[in-house]
Amino acid sequence: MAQYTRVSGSVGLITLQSPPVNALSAAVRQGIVDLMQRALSEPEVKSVVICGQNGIFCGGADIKEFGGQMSGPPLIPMIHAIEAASKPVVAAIEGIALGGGLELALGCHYRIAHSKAKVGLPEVTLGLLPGAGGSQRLPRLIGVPAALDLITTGRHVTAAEALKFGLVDQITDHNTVNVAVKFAQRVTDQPLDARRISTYPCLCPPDVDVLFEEVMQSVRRTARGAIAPIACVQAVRAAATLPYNQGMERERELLATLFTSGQAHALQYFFFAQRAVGRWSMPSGARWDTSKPRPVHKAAVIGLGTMGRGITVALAQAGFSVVAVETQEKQLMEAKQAISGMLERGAKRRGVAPALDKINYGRNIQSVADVDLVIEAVFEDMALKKKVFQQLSAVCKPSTFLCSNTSGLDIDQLACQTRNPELVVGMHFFAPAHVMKLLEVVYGPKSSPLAVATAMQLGKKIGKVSVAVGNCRGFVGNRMLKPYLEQALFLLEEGATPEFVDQVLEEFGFAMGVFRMSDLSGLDVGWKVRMADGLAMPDSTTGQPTRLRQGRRYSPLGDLLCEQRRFGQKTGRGWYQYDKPGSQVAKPDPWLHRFLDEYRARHALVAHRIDHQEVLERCLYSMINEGFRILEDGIAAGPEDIDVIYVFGYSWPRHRGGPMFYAATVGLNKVLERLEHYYQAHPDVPSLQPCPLLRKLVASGSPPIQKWREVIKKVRSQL
Ligand SMILES: CC/C=C\CC(=O)SCCNC(=O)CCNC(=O)[C@H](O)C(C)(C)COP(=O)(O)OP(=O)(O)OC[C@H]1O[C@@H](n2cnc3c(N)ncnc32)[C@H](O)[C@@H]1OP(=O)(O)O
Repeated sequence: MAQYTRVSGSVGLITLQSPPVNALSAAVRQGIVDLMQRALSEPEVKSVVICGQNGIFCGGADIKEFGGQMSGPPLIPMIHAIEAASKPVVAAIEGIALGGGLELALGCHYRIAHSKAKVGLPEVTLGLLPGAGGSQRLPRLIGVPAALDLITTGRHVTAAEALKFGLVDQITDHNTVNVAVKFAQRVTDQPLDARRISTYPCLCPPDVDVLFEEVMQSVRRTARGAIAPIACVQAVRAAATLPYNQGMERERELLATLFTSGQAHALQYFFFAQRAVGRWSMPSGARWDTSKPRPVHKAAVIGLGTMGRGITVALAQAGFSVVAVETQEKQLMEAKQAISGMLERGAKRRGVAPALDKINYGRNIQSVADVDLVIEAVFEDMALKKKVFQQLSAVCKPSTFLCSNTSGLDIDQLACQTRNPELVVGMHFFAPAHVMKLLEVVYGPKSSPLAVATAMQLGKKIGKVSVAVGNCRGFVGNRMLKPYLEQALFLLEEGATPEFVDQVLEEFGFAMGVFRMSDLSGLDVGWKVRMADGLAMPDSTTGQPTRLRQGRRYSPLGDLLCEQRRFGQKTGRGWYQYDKPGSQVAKPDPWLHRFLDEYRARHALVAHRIDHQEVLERCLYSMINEGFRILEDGIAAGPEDIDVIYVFGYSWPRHRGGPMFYAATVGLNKVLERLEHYYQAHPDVPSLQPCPLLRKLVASGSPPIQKWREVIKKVRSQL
């Protein structure tokens, strides 16, 4: 919908009205077409201003319409008609002009933006390209290199940056619509030919072929298999090398391919999944919209190792007062220096003052007495964490929320150490904690909706995508990682190499294969956990490493590497070799290949040829199977929660939507059939046994992922 008013006698004001972001739905497009005709036909009207209601210009095409039959006037002719208008049309940009919204503004003859507005062409993040003329007009307006940057990254730019690019004509701190109306009155008699961007030549640097070659190579490297960034480069190249009409034809062809692609569906699903996780619920029925958070003004972080430092930085940067506690003097000094460095570097990047004065350091836990919320980030050891929680419970105000940055320990056991277990939740950050977007907010059986709501809100305030999950070993992310890692080790035992397994996973789109990732995280971390669990030790009768634990297949390969002090990058040796400790360049290690050969010989294992399909199916389907168990157990409320966790926390390729969306794309019956096949071949690997929920979904005709929650509800109600 759109509204028409006449202002100052001679300006026709068209206001887009489609909350929450004035997306270009069929009704809005129809409104613009009708009201432009009206403005052009009224003789008193000399110029037109287009704006959006509630301080938002336009969030682009209505993404919800993409899945269905498109109706209403198409965008391209609508924008052409605006550009061809005989009266000046001015876009008054407040809030945002994104995607089709910016393309609409590019069709206008002038653009006035509020100083706080942001603009961009984020279509690439939805698996598309700016297909309403944006890929052809933007390079003509701001030049090829800047247009390539904006279109291939989809980044939002500030009004100030947009002005520098020449993307907007003026910025203002005042009422943008009023300024645009006055501007429109001033330009009433100006000729319009020079304002129609589609008529501009596309100014290219002299070495345009080299530029496109370099950009294409860099985009291919970072795209990890995504096709939209590549199509974006091709579309801009068309703008640089073809007349406008032919460029538009190329834009149309490229968009048609993207529009129906599985990647676009995955990315659009993921757009809504990110928003769905904010609407959290707990098995008790408590929900995001009925649970009010309590404001947090002052927070504390206990333990200033790698995680504690990152969490402190994230809190301080978001404006929280932080009490940062580290009991060891030497570590406190090191942490202070490291945190100050991180804050200074971050502030320099963002052009702001570093938030150094937000932090008070101390060695004494008593100094957290008056804070509203504590995040404990001491070493991952239950006995130590229990002690810290007992101390916190004695020291803090009774209303203080006590949170643990554990990556998988039982929240309930920690809650039991405190006076107010209902105020205890897990806040599982991912390293580096000031950079990684994901936060798992873990509720135990005693956690109150108030505590969950407060942790979720805190997560949002520090810029995290927060997902509420139930309490179990490893929560969602690390619980699903376990079968994935386990399969990777079994594949080595059966004949694969770390290089091959990693290559397959990286070709699938992971930023790093499982072995390179393990080398980066440090192999000793999991080893300590396995030792505490009584797994990483020789068989008590033979003294030999065992391949069977509690009746299940177990691979001691990782333990054997750790016994050799091969802890990964930090020791210069792990699944790969590195030039020196701390180096990041992984090289295949002949020692490891010999070690694997000897290991197989010792255990009478016959290496067989393992292909791409087997690596992918065994690693991914076992992980997905665990995802179904997590849904069945009610640890995650829906598949979106799992998918968001995997994309933001575990580098799952976003253009594949997340593991549960991927399973739906492959076909649930195929996933089930392959799991059955592998389980038959490996009956001592329970993680390959298909989960009953997966069977139920297949028996229900494999409904679309948006309908899984209904089946899950039924399955849970039968338990
Ligand atoms: C033919 C090709 C031509 C054009 C292609 C396009 O234009 S594609 C669309 C390009 N636009 C975008 O990618 C913008 C997407 N939206 C956003 O980035 C953010 O939503 C935005 C606008 C920056 C606002 O962020 P904020 O954090 O303030 O709110 P939130 O993200 O929670 O969104 C609020 C609700 O609005 C819904 N929504 C946002 N954008 C769109 C959209 N373009 N179409 C439909 N719906 C949109 C969003 O889903 C939220 O609703 P909810 O019910 O809460 O899920």
